[in-house]
Amino acid sequence: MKLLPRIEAEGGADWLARAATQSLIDEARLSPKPGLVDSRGNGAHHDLTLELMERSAHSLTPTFQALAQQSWLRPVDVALRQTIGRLGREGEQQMMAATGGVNTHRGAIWALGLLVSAVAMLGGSGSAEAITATAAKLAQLPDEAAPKVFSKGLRATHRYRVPGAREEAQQAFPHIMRLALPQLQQSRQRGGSETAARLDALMAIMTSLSDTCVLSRSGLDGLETMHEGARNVLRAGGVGHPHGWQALADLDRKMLALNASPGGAADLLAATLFLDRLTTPNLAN
Ligand SMILES: CC(C)(COP(=O)(O)OP(=O)(O)OC[C@H]1O[C@@H](n2cnc3c(N)ncnc32)[C@H](O[C@H]2O[C@H](COP(=O)(O)OP(=O)(O)OP(=O)(O)O)[C@@H](O)[C@H]2O)[C@@H]1O)[C@@H](O)C(=O)NCCC(=O)NCCS
Ligand SMILES: Nc1ncnc2[nH]cnc12
Repeated sequence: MKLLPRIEAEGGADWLARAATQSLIDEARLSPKPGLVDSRGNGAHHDLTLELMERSAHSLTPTFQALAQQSWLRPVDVALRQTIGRLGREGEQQMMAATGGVNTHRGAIWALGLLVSAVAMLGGSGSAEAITATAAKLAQLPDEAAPKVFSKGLRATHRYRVPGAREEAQQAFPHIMRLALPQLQQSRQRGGSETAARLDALMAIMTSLSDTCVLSRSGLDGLETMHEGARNVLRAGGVGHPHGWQALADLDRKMLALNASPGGAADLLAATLFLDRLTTPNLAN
């Protein structure tokens, strides 16, 4: 029997919020990730730990829930964009309160927040294409209430004339749709472990993302090292292949030496795992 929209919204919003949080936790625990926090340690970060990343992920569940509730079956318009912007900024404050002022998940709140809203706008279902296209429409709308901050990300996109987190969403998440999700499927079909498939999906994102975290920390040298190193892993047959595993270890060493950390790629991996979860719901528990 079909539930009334209000009841669907409440149950659906709760499910979506838990799925988004779990995707953040799965990303954080996945190991070994070059330069990033993982189950082994802090990567290139002095102010982050796995425990902090997990605390941050849990602090965001109410934000994801509110985003889903407010977006349920709503059309794309400026009023919804402003609501989403306000809830996203409140989420950033929740994250900062939970982490004692450390930025753990700003980019993830943006990407996952838009995707959670988009699924809710579609009534709790939809293909990955429909969800990312809807999220892109939201991201393209102006949010007049947004404070005019010249962030690290904006500074990097201007200095190096590359797209950043904003453009990734406005273009319907090409690094998820064209690279990460297909790679995840392909590596799973090859029959390796789920960990290897997820690391391969991260590598696929890292082959081409202009990650403003990497650019801010280590400039074009860092970005080129990341692109080339991730390509080497995939060319060698992926993380599940001994040569791919070796290439991953090389990339990890190089990223650490450059103090480079692909935080943007990590956020997009979490968003990939979220979209993947929508098609395999038993993973969300
Ligand atoms: C649109 C916003 C995302 C703001 O973007 P902007 O580029 O202006 O601002 P930043 O503050 O720099 O945040 C962007 C974060 O996005 C991630 N990212 C980077 N490159 C890309 C990319 N090409 N595609 C997608 N995503 C990308 C990345 O997030 C991760 O890194 C964070 C850590 O970064 P940082 O603080 O620089 O940390 P460190 O290097 O460790 O610093 P130091 O130790 O050196 O000091 C971490 O949070 C990861 O998540 C970028 O940081 C958006 O925030 C916005 O406009 N929000 C307004 C609210 C809104 O409208 N929300 C709607 C949806 S809820
Ligand atoms: N695992 C991770 N390590 C460092 N920064 C991140 N931002 C998002 N996920 C991250």
